[in-house]
Formats: sequence, structure tokens, C-alpha cells
Amino acid sequence: MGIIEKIKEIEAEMARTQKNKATEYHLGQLKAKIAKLRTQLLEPPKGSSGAGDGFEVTKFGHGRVALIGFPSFPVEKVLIVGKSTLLTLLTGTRSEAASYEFTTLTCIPGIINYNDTKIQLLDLPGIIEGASEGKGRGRQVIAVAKSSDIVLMVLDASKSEGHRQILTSELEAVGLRLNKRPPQIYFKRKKTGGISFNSTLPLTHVDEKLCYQILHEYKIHNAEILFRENATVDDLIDVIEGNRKYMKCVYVYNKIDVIGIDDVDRLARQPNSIVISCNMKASVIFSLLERLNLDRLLAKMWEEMGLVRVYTKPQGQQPDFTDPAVFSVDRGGCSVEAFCNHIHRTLVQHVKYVLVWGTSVRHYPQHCGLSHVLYDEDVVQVVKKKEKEVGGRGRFKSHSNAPARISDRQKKAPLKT
Ligand SMILES: Nc1nc2c(ncn2[C@@H]2O[C@H](COP(=O)(O)OP(=O)(O)OP(=O)(O)O)[C@@H](O)[C@H]2O)c(=O)[nH]1
Ligand SMILES: [K+]
Ligand SMILES: [Mg+2]
Repeated sequence: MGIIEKIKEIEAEMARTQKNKATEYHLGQLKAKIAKLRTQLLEPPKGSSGAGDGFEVTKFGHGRVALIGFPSFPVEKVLIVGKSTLLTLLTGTRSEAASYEFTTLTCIPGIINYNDTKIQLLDLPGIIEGASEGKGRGRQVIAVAKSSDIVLMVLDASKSEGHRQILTSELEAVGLRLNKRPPQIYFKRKKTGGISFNSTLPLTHVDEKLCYQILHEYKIHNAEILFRENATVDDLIDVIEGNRKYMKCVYVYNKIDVIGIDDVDRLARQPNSIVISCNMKASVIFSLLERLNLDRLLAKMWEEMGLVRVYTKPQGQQPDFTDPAVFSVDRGGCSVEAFCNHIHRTLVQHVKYVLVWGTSVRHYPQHCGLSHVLYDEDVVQVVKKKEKEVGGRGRFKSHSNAPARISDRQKKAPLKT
């Protein structure tokens, strides 16, 4: 029996089993079994490497965004998702858009220039129910989604909410967790000592016995486990598997040109959701009006990416505000040390201190050390040690205390020092 058949069989058994206190342990065990099989399914077949089939696109720019959605125009001939239309509008890169399904067959990259940063937007083939098990080009598409910083889930606003649910479960089945943070469970495998189970608060979903049973399923007999929140069995399995990817997802409801204003309003009020229209058939006069809300979409996308722009200010000169060093909060944010390493790998050894203007500091400029964490739009001037001070103790000497504010992209005012 193949892995997929095994998963189906266990899912059928779970569906048959009534949920109550007595079956709780058994159901938990079945969930762990499925999770293990799904992980096996993700392992690339022997002799192959990763996505393949023209799907590997070189990373470019400061961040990567994947467009995920159903293929437009499947069987019932009415579904419009418009992923390719959206890519073309946002990046100017032409990606074939047409009124037949699976128009897009590979991964097509485009570039968005936004807020002095370059974002790589990837158009992908539509995915369908069963994609996580390899239907269509599901596996490759999902591999690309996993390599991205955020996902834009493109949905047809005139279709049921069920589509969003199906896509979410396909992504969940391969270990993607959308708009969630990792469970607050400390878990460490040990060599000896048995299982130590603790919690900092009363647990209502999991007890010690259930936890032991799950660990047993994974053949883990020595481990330390501490619940710091009232987590579920699924959370516990995620922590044990340890291969989950936590990603931001913006739900993009396209095609609002064909639905009523009440429905637009309802969709727009959902969390992490943006309503748009990419209608290309609109007349010249109405075209701008009908391609609605793309600016809001860009702003939301950029905000969710959590990028941090830091500008370098050479002594006695103004910073170059068109060319920031860009970091990502999700990839560890930006300390002064990371900023220095970005400029040159040996710079850190020569730094005496840095001067910082911006929202991460209270005074302008403020003397900061290597561990200081920089915020978006901060300006940094590196003050180096004198030759003989390298390796020794440097003495502070402020160059100027002239207050200068740099926020809200208020970049015209000259900064002293
Ligand atoms: N009315 C309306 N039509 C749209 C809108 N956006 C796209 N379309 C149309 O929908 C059709 C499908 O668009 P595509 O961009 O090819 O859709 P896709 O999601 O890339 O489809 P696949 O590549 O097949 O997965 C095209 O005929 C578009 O012109 C919209 O906002 N409103
Ligand atoms: K299409
Ligand atoms: Mg397409």
C-alpha cells in the first residue's frame, strides 16, 4: 500500500470514530500517524532534487512573494482567479492570462519596485484539491510557496469561502502554517531520564497520558516537554515534527467588479484580506477605477513582509535614500552588527560605535553598540576606531549632538554630523 492510500485509510478511520473523552487518545495517535506519513511524502524521491521541471527560479531582490490559487476556469467554466493578470498588472512582466484553465504551467517571476526595495513576485500554476498529494503540479507549486517569504492567496470573490478552506488545508498538509505563530511548547529530546512533562498553566486539550502516547508513536522515550500555552494535540505534533514553516498569508479577493457592494464590504472586513479587481476588459475611462485597490494590496503585502530598510550616512554627507540595506524581521531582523556585516564582513572589528537617527532611538543621533536593534528607515553612521585603537579600548567622542529627525520618510531635512 502506498503512503497516500495509508493516509486515506487513517482519515477514513478518524471520520468513523466518534469524538469523546474515551476516543481522545486513539484519535491523537491517528493524527500523529498521519503527520508521520505526510512527512514521508515530502521527502524527495531518491535521485531527484527538490522542485524540478523549470520551477526553480533564482531568488532575486529583497523578498519573495508567491501567488497561490485555483486554476481559473475549471470544469464549471466560471471561476476567475486572475493570478497571471495580477502579476502582469503589478510587475509589467507578461504572464499569459486566458479564459481557459491551467493557462500558466510553470513559475513566472516578475519584480515589484516598492518603497526602495525590490520584491520578487512569482506567478504559479493553479493548485487543486489533492495538490499536496501530487495532483496537477501541486508538489512543485507548494515547494515554491515554501521558499517564499509570504503567500498571496488569490481567490475569486464571487465564489464560496470553501475555496479558501481547501487551499489552506492543502498547504497545511505539507507543513505550512498560515498566519500562525509557533506553539509555545518547549520540547527537547534527551538521551536518558525518561519523559519529563510540565506545564505553566492548566491544560484542557492535552494531558500527560495523551502526550506520552504521541511521543510513544514517535518512539521518543526520553524528552523534556513544557507547555507554555493551552496547546492542542496538533500543536504538539507540529513541535515534535519540527519541520513546519510559519508564514504570513494575505487573502486577495479578486474580481470584485462582479459582486455587490455588501459582499465587497463583508470580504474586506475579514482579517488579512484585501479586495481587488484586475478587470482588463474595462473601458479606457473606467479602467483605472475598475482595477481597484491594487495600491492597498501592495501596501499590505509590504507591511506583512516585515522588511527593515537601513540607510548609510557617510560622515559629513547626506545618506543615499534610494539605496537602503534591507533586512527582514522574519529572517532575524537587523542589529547594528548584522548591518555592519552586510556592508563588509570585516567591518565589525573596526567599529568604535555607530550613530543612529530614526525610530529605534530616543535621541538624534544616538550612540549605539553592536547589539542595538535597528528599525525600518533608520539612518546609521559608522564611526571607526583609529588605526592604533583596533583591538584596544576606544574612547567615545561625539561628533555632534545636533538633533535631526528622520521618520515618515522626512528625508529632505539635512542630518548634521
Ligand atoms: N471580471 C474580471 N475578470 C478578470 C479579473 N481578473 C482577471 N480576469 C479575467 O479572468 C481570466 C483568467 O485570468 P488569468 O490571469 O489567466 O487567471 P489565472 O489565475 O492565472 O489562471 P491559471 O493560470 O489557469 O491558473 C482572464 O480572462 C482575465 O482577463 C477581474 O478582476 N474581473
Ligand atoms: K486562466
Ligand atoms: Mg495563470
